[in-house]
Amino acid sequence: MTRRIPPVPHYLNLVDGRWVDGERRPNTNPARPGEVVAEYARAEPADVQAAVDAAGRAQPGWASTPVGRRMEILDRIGTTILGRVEELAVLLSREEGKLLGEARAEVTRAGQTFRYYAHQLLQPQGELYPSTRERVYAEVRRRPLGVVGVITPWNYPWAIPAWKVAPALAYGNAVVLKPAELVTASAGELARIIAGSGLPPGVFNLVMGSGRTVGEELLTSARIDGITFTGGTATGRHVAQQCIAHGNKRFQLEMGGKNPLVVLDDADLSIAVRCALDGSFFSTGQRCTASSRLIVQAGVHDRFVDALTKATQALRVGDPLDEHSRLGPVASADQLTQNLEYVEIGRREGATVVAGGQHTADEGQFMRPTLFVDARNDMRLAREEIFGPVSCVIRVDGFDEAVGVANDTPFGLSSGIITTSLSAAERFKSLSRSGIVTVNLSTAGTELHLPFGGSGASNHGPREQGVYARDFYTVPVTCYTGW
Ligand SMILES: NC(=O)C1=CN([C@@H]2O[C@H](COP(=O)(O)OP(=O)(O)OC[C@H]3O[C@@H](n4cnc5c(N)ncnc54)[C@H](OP(=O)(O)O)[C@@H]3O)[C@@H](O)[C@H]2O)C=CC1
Ligand SMILES: O=C(O)CCC(=O)C(=O)O
Repeated sequence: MTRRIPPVPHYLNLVDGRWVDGERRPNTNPARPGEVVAEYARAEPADVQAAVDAAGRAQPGWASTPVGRRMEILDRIGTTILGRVEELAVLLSREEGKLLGEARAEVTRAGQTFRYYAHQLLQPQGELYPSTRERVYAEVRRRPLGVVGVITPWNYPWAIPAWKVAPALAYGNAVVLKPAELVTASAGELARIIAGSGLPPGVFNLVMGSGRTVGEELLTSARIDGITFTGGTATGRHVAQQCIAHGNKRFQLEMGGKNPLVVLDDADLSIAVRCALDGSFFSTGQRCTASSRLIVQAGVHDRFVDALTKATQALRVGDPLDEHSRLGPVASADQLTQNLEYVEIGRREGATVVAGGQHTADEGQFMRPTLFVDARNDMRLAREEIFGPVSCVIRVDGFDEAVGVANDTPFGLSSGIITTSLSAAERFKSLSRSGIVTVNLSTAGTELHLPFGGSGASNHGPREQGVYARDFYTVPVTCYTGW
């Protein structure tokens, strides 16, 4: 198949409404590492400070812009994204390696997220309370947090920036976005769309570059009021420390997961296999909601392992732009190395590989979906987030043991159960300690109007998405009025 390679676009930083150049760096295609997808300009620390200053100057005017105008702008951003889904999805797929179908769904979700928050602006924004005193009433209003630093990872280059930037703007904040360097073309396109939406200069700024330089500059800036972060747990902890040390900023952290999918003896086997396959391997396992621990009751264990092994081996790994592929490449060479190291760790710990376990012979960062059996929950394989297409089966005797194992993790983002028992499903929803619980569905695949977040090492701060997002991006103000 011959494929036309589009010309290489250049993406610049957006500071106070101006496009700012810098050291040019290439981003390559993980499916064809020799192919440059785009170039982007790295911001200097002075550019980051200029972006933060511009955001600080622009924010009060944006917060007092009539709601109708704010709605119009957010709606325009969403509509523009939705009108360009195919083109933006191809770019995302070439840049990050996401399957084209998954990329279309993600870009669509980003567009819908902007439109959702446009319409949230017509919802009630405060509460009225009676006072215990005579001729007094009380109300709780919300004012914007102020200037928000947004630090995002590479695995959802459209959805995650959208679900942070859209509510931040909707509720009257100004934003400085620092995307992961691996996905700066997607961020650059988002910035171009926002810049063309009629948003006043300085309200949205884009600064690209590494976490250690550009990200750190945001964390240490005293003029930022809050940081919203998604990424690894170690980085998240560092973000928290820096936010406290530099101005006691508000922070919101969405971090890793080691999500359990419980399969009970009474499960419908075809549903169990479909959910395990989706949760463990789709998006190349690069989801914080991925199911990386499959906790399976003894009576169904062998049949489940047999069926899942066959289904895993049948998954076609290949070019993410090929509609027949079921798994694209791993997003970065470092991530591929980490995945393969964990496969060796799992083997050394005594678990058995029944599918995959190695990268493919193809050019590019491709890895076969890897399934371990005979795993124990105290193995590193079962305790540490791998963030690749690697999953393991842990055998248990009954419901109580399954719940105990599911909850025995430092993380707590998502969990699922496959069962035909209503009673087991209801008990699992009450007993699971994660922030998202699914029944007869994959642990991944959340919806934009519902709260997203977890507990333990997975999360810190208020939930993201839906109306819950307002809790991070606004500050409650209690007003007492005498008359
Ligand atoms: N929960 C999730 O959704 C995600 C979890 N992960 C987990 O994290 C692991 C590592 O992936 P990685 O991409 O390195 O994730 P990181 O946590 O390192 O990166 C997330 C974001 O934080 C930035 N960053 C990194 N260091 C700093 C810093 N000192 N100050 C401010 N910002 C910083 C990164 O910038 P840049 O990358 O440009 O340097 C990126 O924009 C994965 O293997 C996976 O386990 C990763 C991505 C998403
Ligand atoms: O499962 C989802 O819908 C979102 C997953 C996600 O946000 C993540 O992996 O970072």
